[in-house]
Amino acid sequence: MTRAIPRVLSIAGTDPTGGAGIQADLKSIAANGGYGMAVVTALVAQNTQGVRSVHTPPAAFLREQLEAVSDDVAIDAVKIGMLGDVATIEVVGEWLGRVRPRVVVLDPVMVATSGDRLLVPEAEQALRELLPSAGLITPNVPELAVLADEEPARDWDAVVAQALAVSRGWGVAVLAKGGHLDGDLVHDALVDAAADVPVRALVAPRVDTTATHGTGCSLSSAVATWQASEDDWFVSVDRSKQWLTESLRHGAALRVGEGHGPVSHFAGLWSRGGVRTDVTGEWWERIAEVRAGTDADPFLTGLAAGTLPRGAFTEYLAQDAEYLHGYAEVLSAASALAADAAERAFWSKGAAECLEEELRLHESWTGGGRVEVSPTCEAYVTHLRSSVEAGYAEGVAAVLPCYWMYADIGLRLAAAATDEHPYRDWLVTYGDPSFAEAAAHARAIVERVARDADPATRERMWQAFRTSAQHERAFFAAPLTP
Ligand SMILES: Nc1ncnc2c1ncn2[C@@H]1O[C@H](COP(=O)(O)OP(=O)(O)O)[C@@H](O)[C@H]1O
Ligand SMILES: Cc1ncc(COP(=O)(O)OP(=O)(O)O)c(N)n1
Repeated sequence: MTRAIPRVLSIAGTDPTGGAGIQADLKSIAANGGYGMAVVTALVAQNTQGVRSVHTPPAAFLREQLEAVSDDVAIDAVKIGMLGDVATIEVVGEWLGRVRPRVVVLDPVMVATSGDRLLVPEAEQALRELLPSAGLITPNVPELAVLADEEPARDWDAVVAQALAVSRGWGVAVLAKGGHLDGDLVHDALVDAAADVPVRALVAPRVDTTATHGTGCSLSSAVATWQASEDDWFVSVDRSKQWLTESLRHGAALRVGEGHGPVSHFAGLWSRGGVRTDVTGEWWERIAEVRAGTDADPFLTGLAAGTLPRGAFTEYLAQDAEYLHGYAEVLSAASALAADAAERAFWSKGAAECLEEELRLHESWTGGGRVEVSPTCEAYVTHLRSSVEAGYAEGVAAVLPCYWMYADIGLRLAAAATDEHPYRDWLVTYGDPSFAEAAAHARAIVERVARDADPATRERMWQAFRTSAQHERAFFAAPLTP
């Protein structure tokens, strides 16, 4: 039986950088299996570094938005975030009283990570009075202190004590969150003074990251989504926490903003292949340092300038010819392993081209004689062989940097190929569009394989790719390395 997709409404403010507020809520709802809807309470000009200004739409327009949704859609759960001022709180409170959604999670947003206020101080009491309209509230340490009308707690026991007081005082379950405290573990607890077990702890490893913008928004939306189907706050919080911890781990990789970046809401889905992503593009970014180092290598800068000593160039070509023997062998092995006929043909054609066309060019420079294989060349070919012996996925990932880095470097070198350039023939060959096409084709195959692979295989593919990129760099550097 197909699980019904819960229809979850976020009532919150905006974050144009997508890490917090409604934008984060919609991602979180989707990542946790819900259909997200959104009513905007405030337009917030903010980014990962802070809040610049807040524009609050008229209360009547907020009411219209709420009614537009509830007049048409059966709402399975509601998450409430930034409410901003008293008028906003009153409209939402009145709507909740009328519509009575089955699941209501209220994140009592008051202050952003940056320290900027998102709730005017005179609205704090109105927000307290809204608490009983929710099934669960999710304050962080400073927000819990405001609700409890006390100073912010300094340790976890004090947090739980405040949560119990708020739960008892306002008749609502509280998810007390310990993100703002220190320690290798983060403590959260589901606190319900009216329950048989009033305090149920959840402990998770603290992720060492600054990408924590919008964690509260994301968590509360996830909990609302799970609660619509699970009908058990502890289970819903537990599932949401698993998801959030994984998303926190991958937030920094998004490289969004200079301040506190967002969590990566779909990281788990992407890594499990549930959603298409540019795997090889990400690998290419991750070897940026290796590529920059290769570009700056004296061998390549000298080659482009035409100042590279001829001895160094012929030494490079002699080793390249040896390398191409091994490379062709590995391409043939990849061809033999390919399940797809088109992929088989591609690798096989690549092997033949290596042996025929490129060796012919090298022969014109080196006289075609075989030389002793250098340790650098030997190490690279050994890596390629062991990669393809490990399997098709690892093998094709390992051969990709040769295609891709050469095509990339070749475009820049070709631009330097003036009529008088001493290495013109060589530069023109690697700037040939057919070489770029072959590189793009190889990349497309590896992308397909990576997307279909399980996470462990994909990780091994990345390792094979990265190691080959490092060998590429060493290969260029070798002729001028004493
Ligand atoms: N560095 C971290 N590692 C793991 N979990 C974290 C981290 N920071 C926050 N969390 C979790 O994110 C959720 C929200 O955290 P918190 O910072 O307390 O609230 P808010 O984001 O509302 O300020 C909580 O479940 C908390 O445990
Ligand atoms: C529009 C909007 N709503 C809420 C917040 C605060 O988000 P939160 O999840 O508490 O995360 P932090 O940014 O405080 O970690 C916001 N910034 N904007």
